[in-house]
Order: sequence, then structure tokens, then C-alpha cells
Amino acid sequence: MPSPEIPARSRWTGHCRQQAEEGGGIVRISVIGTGYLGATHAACMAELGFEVIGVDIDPAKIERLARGELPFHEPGLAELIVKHVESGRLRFTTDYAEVGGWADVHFIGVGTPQRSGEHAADMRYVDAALTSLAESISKDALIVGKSTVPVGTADRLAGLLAQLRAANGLPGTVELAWNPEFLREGFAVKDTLTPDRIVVGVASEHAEQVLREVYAAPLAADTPWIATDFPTAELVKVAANAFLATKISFINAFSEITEAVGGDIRTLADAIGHDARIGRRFLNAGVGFGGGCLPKDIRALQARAAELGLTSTMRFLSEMDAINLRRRERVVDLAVDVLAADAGHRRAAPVQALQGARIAILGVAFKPDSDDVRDSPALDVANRLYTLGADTAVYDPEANANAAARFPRLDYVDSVEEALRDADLAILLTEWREFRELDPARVAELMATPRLIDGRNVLDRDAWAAAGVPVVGMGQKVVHGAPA
Ligand SMILES: NC(=O)C1=CN([C@@H]2O[C@H](COP(=O)(O)OP(=O)(O)OC[C@H]3O[C@@H](n4cnc5c(N)ncnc54)[C@H](O)[C@@H]3O)[C@@H](O)[C@H]2O)C=CC1
Ligand SMILES: O=C(O)[C@H]1O[C@H](OP(=O)(O)OP(=O)(O)OC[C@H]2O[C@@H](n3ccc(=O)[nH]c3=O)[C@H](O)[C@@H]2O)[C@H](O)[C@@H](O)[C@@H]1O
Repeated sequence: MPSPEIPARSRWTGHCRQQAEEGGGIVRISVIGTGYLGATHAACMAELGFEVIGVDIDPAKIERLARGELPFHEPGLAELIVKHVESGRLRFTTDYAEVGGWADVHFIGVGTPQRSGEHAADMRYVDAALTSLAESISKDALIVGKSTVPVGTADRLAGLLAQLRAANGLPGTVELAWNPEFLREGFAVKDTLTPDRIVVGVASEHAEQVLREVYAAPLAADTPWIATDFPTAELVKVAANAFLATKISFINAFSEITEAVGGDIRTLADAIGHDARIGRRFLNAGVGFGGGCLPKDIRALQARAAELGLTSTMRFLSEMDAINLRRRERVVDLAVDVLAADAGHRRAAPVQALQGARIAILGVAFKPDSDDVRDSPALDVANRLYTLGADTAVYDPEANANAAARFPRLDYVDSVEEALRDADLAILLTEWREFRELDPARVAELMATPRLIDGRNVLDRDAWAAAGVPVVGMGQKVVHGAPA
């Protein structure tokens, strides 16, 4: 398992404590919501030298974190949580009253999922967190939103905060700021401790100064600092995710062309990526993007634009979404083609081709080094194949349990060898290192009919074919189940 680069301890820890002791500055931080973002932020704030309390409404999650256990997979984070729970610098609670009179800065990192049956973000968790804080803070403090929100949220919440504070008459002046988060799962610790940039939406010099103190360590390492207004800060976040999603769908749209006429999508991506204005990153064609953020963020942005009377402005994102979802259908169609070719059917109905076929599913997490299956293309494909009658043997190094909680009827197995044994077809859907480093000769021995669909275009097709396992990739022209 690759461990993230954690900056040298001497450079970071103790820095803030010393600063606070000298100048009476920021010492105590609360982080509201201890999911993928909040647990990482809390542990990293402790690593920077602050005293931290993580608050969540989920008692089971809080109990595990308080024991130093991480309820999800994120390289390097469990170690950091253990380290700071043991040092006493990091604690967890379900009780807002514990942080209201204690913390100087309260970060909000609760979820903003897609609303059921709609594109818009569900803001009820952010609103509830802000309300709970407003009703429990009893000293001067700064509330800092980190959740990804529709533009206009910070202005609205600042109004709500003023109203609630006036109504409850608690002591202390409480201000709001917005500080979007850009971390990637799988690299969360590194991205938090050494971010590419820090963006803060602030309404006063005081708020900016407080945040400069919180982020003094990364700032000392010359991290770009962008202090701006609320709407710009909120929009930077969704613009970044919309751009990344667009880049992935752009290359996947070209995949559809190379699938029709031939050509090599990987070479195409390399060639355009050499142009520094374009860049090679996020041009990996495959089964497309998923996760708890890119899909719901591009949908929420369209919904917000429509509310603002700008429906056409963000309409292109609905096309990006559609291209992305078609990639999942493409993998299912490829599996049907490959298996139908066995029976000599040119155009078999999916159910006919898949019925009873044993398919090894390699990976169900939405990306490697994560156990997150939210809107995972891999899990979606596995479930579609199962629903069409295939006998799916699913293996993911970390995400089997989360996948089983979502789709319990799939057959989850404990090793890649077990998944491949006697399989009629294997499909690589999450590019874990374990799969990238598979020995094709061993795969050939295990499978009933050695052949593989590479949903992430990460295998050396010639080497695998030479070892007896023909590989079909994404963006490749395929005729009767075989590369054209
Ligand atoms: N997961 C990621 O990599 C990143 C997430 N974000 C954004 O951060 C936000 C959180 O995302 P995740 O951490 O992935 O979500 P998550 O679902 O893993 O965690 C959210 C946590 O908030 C807790 N919660 C809900 N209501 C609460 C309340 N009233 N008080 C206290 N806790 C409450 C939930 O129990 C849960 O533990 C979202 O807006 C997301 O778009 C931004 C950048 C990266
Ligand atoms: O707002 C968020 O939560 C985060 O969303 C993404 O981070 P993350 O979802 O962790 O993962 P990415 O590495 O962006 O991958 C997203 C999806 O795109 C897919 N992808 C990525 C790159 C690529 O070239 N092709 C491709 O299909 C991945 O497999 C994955 O399913 C952004 O990269 C983060 O900057 C952002 O903070």
C-alpha cells in the first residue's frame, strides 16, 4: 500500500502550539462531521499542532474514532488518528456543547449529497450543523465552512447565523468564512498537509487573519493563498470539479470515436497531453468518473445555475454526465459481445449471453486506494451484469464490505485468485496496484476461458495476449468480442 508523503514532523508539529503560547492565538479547533473530509481534516489539524475535537451525529463512528479506529480506508490516516488520540491532542464527541465554549475555530465538513430524485445538493446537514454551532458557541469564534455548497450558501448562512445569535443571546462574537477543500481520496493526508492552494472566502480582515494563523505551516511553505469573497470561494470549488469531470468526459467522448473507427485512445491522450496547455493528467479514458463528489457536484452546479435563471450556461455538464454514464453501458455491451461470440451469436440479447457466465469483477471502489463505493462506475457495472444474469465473483482489496452493504446479492470473494478461478471473463474496473501487477500467465491458468476487459486501460495488452490472455480495452474497436 503506498503511504502518502507526510511532511517532516519537525517542520509542522509544535509550530502552532509555540505560536499560540507566545501570542495567545488559535489553539483549539473543532471539526463538525468526521467522514472522509472531516476525519482527515481533524487529524491533520492535530498534526499541525492544534488541539482538536471532531464532532459527528453518528455515535458508532465517533466511538470507533475515539478508540483510534478509522471507519474507512485512507492511506496514512489511521496512523495519524492513532498518534493524536494517544497524544491526547485529538478527541471525538457527539455533543456540540463540548466544543461551543472551547474551540476558537469550528470547521464544518458535513455531507452535501445529491437530493433524492433531484440534481440539487441536499443542504440539510450543513444547515443543521450551522444551527447547532450557533446555538452552542459561547465565546468569540470563527465558523469555517469546508463542505462543497451551491453558490450563495455562505451569504445565506451568514444571515441565519446572525439571526440565531441575536435570538439566543449567548456571549461571544461569531463570524462565518468559507474554505473549500480540494483533497483527493487516496491522497487525503498529503493533500491536506501540503495543498496545491488554499482558498478562503472571507467577509472581514479578522476572518482572513484567523485563517492565516490556522494555515501558518502550509503558508510558510509558500502555498498559494487566495483570499476572496464568499461567491468566488464557493465557485472555485465547483469550477475545479466541473473542469476535472469535463476533462475525463472529453477523452471518453474521443473513446467513442476510436471505438467506432479504430485508433488508440491512450496514444491520443499522450499526444495531446504533451501540450502543456492541455496536460496529460485526468485524460485517462476508461469506465469514467464516480465517487461522492464529481458526479453530484456537476449535477448540483446545473441545478444552481437553473435556479439563477442560467440553465443554458451549465447545460454542457449534462452532456459530460451522459458521456460518463455511457461508459458503464459500454463495458456491459463489451461483456455481452465477448460472451456472445462464444456461442457464435452475432447479436445476442444480453440476458442470453450473460446467463450463467462466471465473470470475475476486479475492483468495485470508485478509484484505487479508497473503499468508497459512492456512485462507483465499477460497482454499477457489476450490479448491471448480475441483474442481467451473470454469476459475478467480486473482489476489491478494500471495498467489498461497502459494496456488499449496497448490493448484498453479488458474490463477494476474499482474493483475486478466487475471483478469477474458473471465470469465463474477467473485467478490471478499479486500477488497484494488485491488479496492475497481476501475472498474466497465472491468470491464464486460473480462468476457464482466459480473457479480460480492461475498463481502466492500464494493462499492457501485447504482454497479456502473449501470455495467453487476450485483453479488450476501452476506446478500442471491437468486432465480435475481439479487438478489430
Ligand atoms: N470526500 C472527499 O474527498 C471530499 C469531500 N468534499 C466535500 O466535503 C463534504 C463532506 O464529504 P465527505 O466527508 O465525503 O462525506 P461523508 O458522508 O463521508 O461525511 C459526512 C459526515 O457528516 C456527518 N454529519 C451529518 N450531519 C451532521 C451534523 N449535523 N453534525 C455533525 N455531523 C454531521 C455524517 O454523520 C458523516 O459522518 C461534502 O460537501 C463533499 O462534497 C470536498 C472535498 C473532498
Ligand atoms: O470534491 C471532492 O470530493 C474531490 O473530488 C475529486 O477527488 P476524488 O473524487 O477523490 O477522486 P479523483 O481522483 O478526482 O477521481 C474521480 C473519478 O474520476 C475517475 N478518473 C480520474 C482521472 C482520469 O483521468 N480518469 C478517470 O476516469 C476516477 O477513477 C474516479 O472515479 C477531485 O479530484 C478533488 O480535487 C476534490 O476535492
